[in-house]
Amino acid sequence: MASRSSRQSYSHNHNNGSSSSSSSSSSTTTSSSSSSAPSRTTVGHAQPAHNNSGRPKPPSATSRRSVTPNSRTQSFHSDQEPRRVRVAIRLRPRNAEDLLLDADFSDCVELQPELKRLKLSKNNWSSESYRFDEVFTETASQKRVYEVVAKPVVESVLNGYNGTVMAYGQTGTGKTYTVGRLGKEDASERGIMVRALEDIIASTSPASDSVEVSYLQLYMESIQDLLAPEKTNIPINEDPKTGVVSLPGATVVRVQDLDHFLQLLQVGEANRHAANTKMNTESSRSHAILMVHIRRSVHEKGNDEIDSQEKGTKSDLFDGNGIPIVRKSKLLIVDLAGSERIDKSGSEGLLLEEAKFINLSLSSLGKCINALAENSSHIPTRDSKLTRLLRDSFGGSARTSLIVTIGPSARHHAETASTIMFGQRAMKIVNMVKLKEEFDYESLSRKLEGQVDHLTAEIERQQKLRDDDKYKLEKQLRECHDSLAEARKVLVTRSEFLEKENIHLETEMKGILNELNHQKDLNNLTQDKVAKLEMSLKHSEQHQLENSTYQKVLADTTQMYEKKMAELIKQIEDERAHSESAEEQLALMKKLLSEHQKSAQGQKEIDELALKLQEMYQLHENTLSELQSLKSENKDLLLQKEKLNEELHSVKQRLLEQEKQRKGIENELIKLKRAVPENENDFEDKKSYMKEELSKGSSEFGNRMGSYRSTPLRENISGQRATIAKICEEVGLQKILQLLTSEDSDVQVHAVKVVANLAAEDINQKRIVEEGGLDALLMLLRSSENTTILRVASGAIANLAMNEMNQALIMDKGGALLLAKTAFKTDDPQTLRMVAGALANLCGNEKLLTVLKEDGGIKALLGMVRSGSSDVIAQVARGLANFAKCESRGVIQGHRIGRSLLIDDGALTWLIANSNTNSASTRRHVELALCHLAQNKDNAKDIISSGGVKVLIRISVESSREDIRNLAEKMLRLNPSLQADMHAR
Ligand SMILES: Nc1ncnc2c1ncn2[C@@H]1O[C@H](COP(=O)(O)OP(=O)(O)OP(=O)(O)O)[C@@H](O)[C@H]1O
Repeated sequence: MASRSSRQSYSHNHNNGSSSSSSSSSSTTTSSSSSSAPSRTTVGHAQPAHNNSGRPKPPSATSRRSVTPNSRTQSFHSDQEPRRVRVAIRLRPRNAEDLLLDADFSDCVELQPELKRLKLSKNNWSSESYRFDEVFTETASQKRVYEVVAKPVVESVLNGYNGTVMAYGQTGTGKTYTVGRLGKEDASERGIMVRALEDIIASTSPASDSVEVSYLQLYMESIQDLLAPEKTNIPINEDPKTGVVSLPGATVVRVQDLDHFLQLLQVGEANRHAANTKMNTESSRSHAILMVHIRRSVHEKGNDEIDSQEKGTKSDLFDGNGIPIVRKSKLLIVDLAGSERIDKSGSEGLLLEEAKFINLSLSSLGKCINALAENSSHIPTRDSKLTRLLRDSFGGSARTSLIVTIGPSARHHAETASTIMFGQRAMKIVNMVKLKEEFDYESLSRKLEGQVDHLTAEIERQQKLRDDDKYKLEKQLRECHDSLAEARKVLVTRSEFLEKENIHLETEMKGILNELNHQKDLNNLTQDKVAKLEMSLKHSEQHQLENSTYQKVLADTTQMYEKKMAELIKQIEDERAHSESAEEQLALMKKLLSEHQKSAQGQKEIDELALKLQEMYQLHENTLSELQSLKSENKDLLLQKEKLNEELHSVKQRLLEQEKQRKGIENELIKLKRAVPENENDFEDKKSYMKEELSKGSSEFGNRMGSYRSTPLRENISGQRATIAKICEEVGLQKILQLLTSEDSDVQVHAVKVVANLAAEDINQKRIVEEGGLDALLMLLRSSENTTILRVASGAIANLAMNEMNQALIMDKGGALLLAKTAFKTDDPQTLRMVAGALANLCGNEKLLTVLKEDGGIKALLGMVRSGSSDVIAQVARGLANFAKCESRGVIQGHRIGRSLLIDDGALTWLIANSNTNSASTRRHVELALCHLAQNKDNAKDIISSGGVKVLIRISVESSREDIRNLAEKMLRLNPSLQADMHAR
């Protein structure tokens, strides 16, 4: 519920250009429909953009500050339009009790879904019509109800707005069915809670979003946790600054998936059942509340949105990634306790106490709704825990849908009417929704820490890789060194060997040369020895060549290894430099992180200062507004005082007049007493005096009747009845009844209208009958020729005939005979409708059937169809259906035998001829009448001969009502003669 100051703030904001989209209309009409737009009321949001003085408020001191007016607020502006509370009505199908107890089959409601209208009938001659945002018939599916009523709210919650879906209605009309049904066996049966979570889970990501639920019940002003039933009397916390309502003591569970949520709901349901069993009560006696908290990461603020001061550092840091933003929203799904009246439920003891608490919470909800709908300056949210709990979810900054459930039975007319009025008032409430978006510093910090951890691990990994590489390179280097030393060693050994060989060869050569010289000298050394020596020389040269090639290879290898070593050494030095720069970068990042944390801390301090400033500012504003309201209260008080003085004066005047009247009546009484034993002349005098008095009274009625007739009808049904009740109180019922015998037909007309209006209220009927009203009305039927008098008197008798106790009396006094005569003596369709309605009501009493037929009631009913009026024909069909049902009940219970009394009078033929009529109401009654006639085996012959079997087969397939289809099918199946005829076809 929105607070007073926030509403004023919104009005200012709204007047300054917010566009409006509300276009509802609701209306009430009597007899004929009309419509008019309801007074539009705007209420405030919990975080108004302006204060009472119209100046802009300082920015909120929470982290929400970052949604700057220049960027974000403007883009959400179109979302901040006022939204009216949407109200849908859902009619529950007839249950076994309705079918058993509603003998006349008349429903008190008629739906016109295509017009989004509902017609509520009080009796045969008056109905009121109301318009809703949606009207669901008894065949509406759970899916459609969810999609029309709750899905838009769920979508809005997913976009960051708070939302509420609430079910209101009398016990047993389908609130829990609509809201809390689990649909374990059949998913199409799932109610709003399950479907809402299904959509929420599908639209959120477990990685970045969170969905948490609490499930509670409010019983006798104590909040109990349905997920941890040991927690009772949980306190409600209302944040004085933000207006946000929370329950810090309640269990909050993070939902993983739909199965998990279904388990939670089942646990809640079991705990609710256990708690209620322990308290010896029923589910309908507590309010069940499901709270869903959604936290969504929507997107990240881009670099261009980061202010320039931050940009230099952060742009490097995030490399294009922005600051995360979260939207927090709350969805409330409420299954309210039954709204029946204490007096009617006849509760005692604990049940009475429960009923009082339910009454307290629902009536305080009703008061808040009235206050919000009337744009009152004070919303009494503190009167009950229910309204405190709903403070930020209904009529405030939340999007709200209300589903109003009703039953069809006329027995609960009063509760249904008050439920409908509750819905009508709620339709006038307009909410101002508000987006709650915050920078997610927590997740930013988490993200940065994650990045640092990741980088640190990466650097460590690279360091390790580098260490491994270094180790490998060093090993290779060592191996190179070893190979080189080995090669050098081999080279030295080889060189030494070659040198030795050289020396040896040189020595040998020298010896050979010497020998040659010696041989030359000797002149003839053999050719073979010379060639051998030459070969030896060649071989030695070859060795020398090889030796020099090998020395070159060794030099190349050495050079290559030295080059490779130089490269490895350079690589090691590069890695070292790289590692040093990575360490420097890590140090820089750590520094930046600590700077960022410091700056977040600084921001927090600024926020706190801003908060304090805002508090002081608010205090100042509050003092000003209190001063203002004190002044205006003072002014109001003065005005009230003046008004009271005037009223006091007029009350005194009225008292004087009443005193005068009282004295006159007392005198009259004394005269009357004297008149009783006296002679005929005295009696005549007395009578004429009374007539005079009553005619005075009647002109007074005339004036009053005229005055209320001139006011718009749709506003004044109850006002009219109140006026009539007042007249009755002031003038006395006796006097009004005496006026029915007036010789002045105008006086009679006024009087009979007053009596008919009184007879429309259950509480007056007994008194009217006891004080002779029934006799007087029957007398009018007998003697009057005036069409208006006949019509209104018949209507009054029809109302009295709704009551079982009066039905026998009416019959005893010859009422049926008189109604039958009236039916034949007039052709006025309105009069015929009333007469038919009265006879139809009498047809619903099993004990009276025979007399009713003997007095010509059935013939009269059938005779009235000559008028051709669909309303008259509908009443005729209703009467025949009542009659047939009572007969079939008698047959089942064994105290009625023989064919139906209806058949002789031609009713069966008429029913068969009209079984295909276009009027839905007439057709339904005709179908029911035929089904009940088929229940009696003694009627089978007549049904078969008049072609009724074919009609029954058609009803069993085509009737618009499932229960009638089943009944027809059952009758055909259980009645062997009908069966045989059916198979013979
Ligand atoms: N639209 C519907 N279609 C079929 N059955 C329904 C429908 N609405 C209600 N019912 C049935 O009517 C019965 C009463 O419904 P439900 O318990 O939902 O009423 P309620 O208003 O929540 O009552 P209470 O206030 O006592 O908790 C249940 O058996 C339910 O299955």
